Amino acid sequence: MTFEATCTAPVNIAVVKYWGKRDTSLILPTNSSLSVTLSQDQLHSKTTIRASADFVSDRLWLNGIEESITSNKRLVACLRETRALRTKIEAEDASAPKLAHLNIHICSENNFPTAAGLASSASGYACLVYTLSKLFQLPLDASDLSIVARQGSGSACRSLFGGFVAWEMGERADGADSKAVQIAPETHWPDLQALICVVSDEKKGTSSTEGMQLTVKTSPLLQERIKNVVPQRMDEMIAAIKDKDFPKFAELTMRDSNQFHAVCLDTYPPIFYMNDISRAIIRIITEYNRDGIKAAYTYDAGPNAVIYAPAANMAEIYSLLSHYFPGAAFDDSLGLLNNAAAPTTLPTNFDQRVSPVFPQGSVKQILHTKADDGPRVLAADQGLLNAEGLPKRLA
Ligand SMILES: Nc1ncnc2c1ncn2[C@@H]1O[C@H](COP(=O)(O)OP(=O)(O)OP(=O)(O)O)[C@@H](O)[C@H]1O
Ligand SMILES: C[C@@](O)(CCOP(=O)(O)OP(=O)(O)O)CC(=O)O
Repeated sequence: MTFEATCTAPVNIAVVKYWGKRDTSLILPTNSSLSVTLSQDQLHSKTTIRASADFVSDRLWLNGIEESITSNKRLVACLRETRALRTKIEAEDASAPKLAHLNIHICSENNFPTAAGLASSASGYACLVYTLSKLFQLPLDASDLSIVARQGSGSACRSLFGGFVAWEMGERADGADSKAVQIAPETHWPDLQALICVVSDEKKGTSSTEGMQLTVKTSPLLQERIKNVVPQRMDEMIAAIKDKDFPKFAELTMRDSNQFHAVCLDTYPPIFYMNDISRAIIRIITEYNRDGIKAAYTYDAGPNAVIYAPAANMAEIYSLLSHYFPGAAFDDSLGLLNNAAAPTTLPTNFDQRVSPVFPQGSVKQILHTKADDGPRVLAADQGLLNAEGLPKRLA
């Protein structure tokens, strides 16, 4: 007996950041957070999971390389939770195929660099849990599944939905109320787009997991953020999204990114995620916004910038970036430039002195994308495993 499912899941980039856990094994956060789900047409994880009586053990291949499952506590937790739910279904319905006890092969690929601060753990664990839910035919909604995905990686819980997604921190010790909810679907604000500036695609120095716990232990500023900043900011951000108020959304996004990096600096010893290029992008966007907010930057646990802006501003922002950071590869799959060259003139009144022009290739790649939908189920012929249950493609 063989059962299989293949799905893709998106990344999400937070505009109110998650940073800090109150329970490190259940992955319960010290504050609520909010993100925008970005299109899987540009960035996604893709996962095939097959259950078969022929398999002698559970196995996992990530980007074509076999990895241990047993040494990955987070993956074990996601498997344990979903198998327990399947076992219950089989106990209650004698006609349900017996899948829960079968070994599984998991094959997953990210179409972008893994562990480089591009939220691969978010799309990766969201995809794992969503694919398991399809394989096991679990009657759970996306919020229920988010509780499982959260145990893989906190930010993964928000990738179970498209559009604008809050992770409600919850209060319970068992985490049953620490889940993602959709604030608005992707269709609510189709005008909101993003440019991802890949400053580095190397594995980062301090992982989010380690970094945030050092912040919890040592940063007094984090306590101020948790108690007096985020609760009100969540309300304001939800209102700005509902009203499609870009200047408000943008200001809150930039303030929250700034504060997240301030708590990293307040960590002892300090953690630096941004570099000179990241800071130059902040100065360029700040100057661009001098007479009214037209774009918002945000940075996660790495130097890469994500710039949110209305569609109409994107060509101008792209031309600014390509002026200061020449040589960045650009994938124009959304047709921003319609294959024409980027405009070479800078916006009128733009004070060019805000930043030097950086050497070729300082920004490696610029990706143009937009808010979009949640996980997708793919057809059987899109699977990543061959007839023997091994990856069709190895690294
Ligand atoms: N497709 C996937 N399937 C399963 N697990 C994955 C997948 N992609 C990534 N992961 C897990 O996530 C880890 C990378 O997470 P990490 O938090 O270090 O980087 P990141 O997600 O790129 O950065 P950040 O979360 O700070 O934006 C990988 O080592 C792997 O364990
Ligand atoms: C800066 C962030 O991207 C931190 C993401 O942290 P992770 O979700 O990667 O951490 P773990 O729960 O330990 O896996 C902000 C955010 O996405 O909200």
